[in-house]
Amino acid sequence: MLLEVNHLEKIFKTRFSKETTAALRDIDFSVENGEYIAIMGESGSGKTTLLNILATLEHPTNGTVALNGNNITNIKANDLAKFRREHLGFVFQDFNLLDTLNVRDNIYLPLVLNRKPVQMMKERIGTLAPLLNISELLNKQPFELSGGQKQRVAIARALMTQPDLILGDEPTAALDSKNSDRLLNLFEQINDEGQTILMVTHSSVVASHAKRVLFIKDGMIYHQLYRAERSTSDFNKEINLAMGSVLGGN
Ligand SMILES: Nc1ncnc2c1ncn2[C@@H]1O[C@H](COP(=O)(O)OP(=O)(O)OP(=O)(O)O)[C@@H](O)[C@H]1O
Repeated sequence: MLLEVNHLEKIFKTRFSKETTAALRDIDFSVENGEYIAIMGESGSGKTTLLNILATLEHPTNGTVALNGNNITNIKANDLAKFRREHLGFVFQDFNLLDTLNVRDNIYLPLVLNRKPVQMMKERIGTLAPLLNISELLNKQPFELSGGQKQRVAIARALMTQPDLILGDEPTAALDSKNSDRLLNLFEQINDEGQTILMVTHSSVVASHAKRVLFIKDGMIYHQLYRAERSTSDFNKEINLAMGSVLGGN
């Protein structure tokens, strides 16, 4: 099993008041290698909190997250950046490209930080740039790119290290519908090539591209659906039905 999440709980406390918020109550699920999972839920349901814990950006109050059998919730602070660089890829809505580096160097960055040989970087970018249709952009600066181009560069960077898991936080939120479709097709393509992906979204259209959807409400997983052989539009309808019955408040 690639990822095992057990009894995850996250209680936020404000320092100066006794008020607490249970963002996650008891989350259990596991992810096999090669899966493509969307986590759906309404605003405030705990999606970002869950993703941040999986990304080791936040500590759970209770529970464990194991990646390849190793508990990642107790990695020492000094080792976290290295762990993330070696095992995780991030595709978040703000692209986090460094404006002082050109596109090529932005993409090389994780491998440079991991002290990988230049030859390896060249080979990897040689595979990824055509796949992501960014070969013509490598010498440009990030500010010269459109939103969709920036997002594709960010994906190339996330894929450079061949991470165990790609984590996405509303990866299409900043894109128009054409670029959003392209990104979703690309995710399906890299998943077909074996890349495991987990993303959070509030959009049923986005979720309908995944192979499995987990529904979260009030910090708990309520329901899940497998896409199986369904088209994205049929799966979208089913997700909406499930949201109506499972997530609907009436
Ligand atoms: N740092 C924090 N301190 C206190 N409460 C927090 C903190 N972060 C999140 N929360 C609370 O935890 C709950 C879950 O928030 P979270 O951001 O995980 O939801 P979400 O499903 O990602 O929402 P959205 O779709 O609006 O981004 C909310 O009630 C939120 O107010």
